[in-house]
Amino acid sequence: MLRIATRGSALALAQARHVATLLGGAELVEVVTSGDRRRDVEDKREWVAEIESALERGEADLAVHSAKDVPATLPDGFVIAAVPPRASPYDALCGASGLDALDEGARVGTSSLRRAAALHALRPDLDVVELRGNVDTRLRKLAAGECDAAVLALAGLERLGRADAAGAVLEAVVPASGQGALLLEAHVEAAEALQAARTISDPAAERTLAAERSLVAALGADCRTPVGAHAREGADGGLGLRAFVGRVDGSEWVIDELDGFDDPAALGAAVAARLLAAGAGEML
Ligand SMILES: NCc1[nH]cc(CCC(=O)O)c1CC(=O)O
Repeated sequence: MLRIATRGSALALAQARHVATLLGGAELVEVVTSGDRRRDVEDKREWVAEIESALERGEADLAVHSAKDVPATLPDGFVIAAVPPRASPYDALCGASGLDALDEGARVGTSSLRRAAALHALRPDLDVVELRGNVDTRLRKLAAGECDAAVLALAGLERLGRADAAGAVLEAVVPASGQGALLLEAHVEAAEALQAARTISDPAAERTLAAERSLVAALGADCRTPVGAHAREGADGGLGLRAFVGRVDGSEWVIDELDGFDDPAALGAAVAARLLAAGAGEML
């Protein structure tokens, strides 16, 4: 039986169980990462490094990550083994039926710079307040009145059976690269795991994720930079990518989009070049 390395949060376990089901059964190996131990995670490596060590030591065969939490380049020796069919990439607004429904100066909770930049760009009057912790903690703080509304990933709410908490889907906010997608990682020599993972990979999810990750890599962005990237496969099979870079205070932003590409990496690089030409470099 394949062994899946996963973080121990409720969301990570739900995702790992989902993948185990897709694979027809797998054993879960829980790994505590430095991201789980710290309050202020500055580097996405903190979510994945200990999990990669477990793969390297042969304690697990596959890792299941939220694609959003995985750095744009994997360390030598590790590969993307699969990207299962993707859930919604969008952010949800909890605690209100839409941004228009929020009072002037309402306190909206998030600790994401991308979400703060987008909220300020759309509604300069909003008071964006720190809201940390896992999904349940953030919903609890919202219910306790620490903020009037909060922005969370719709996919995370759905995976925890809390989609009822979403008052609106924020389609105007460009999602984070990888949001709503799962990324299965393996050691390049784990032939059996790689072969099993292939069977549950979705070509459209692989291609959209590759385009988004290539944009983030080209911009040199990470989780401390306000960058959004959302790729879609058109009906004709062509790939499109929409991306956002903005200042956290909402004073400046650029948003751009290209369609009709065949090669995901070329699409990510092309959109990144346009953003940089429009001044994104100074905002990063
Ligand atoms: N940063 C934490 C994180 N990583 C992945 C998700 C949600 C699931 C997903 O985006 O696939 C979340 C929670 C959130 O952003 O609200």
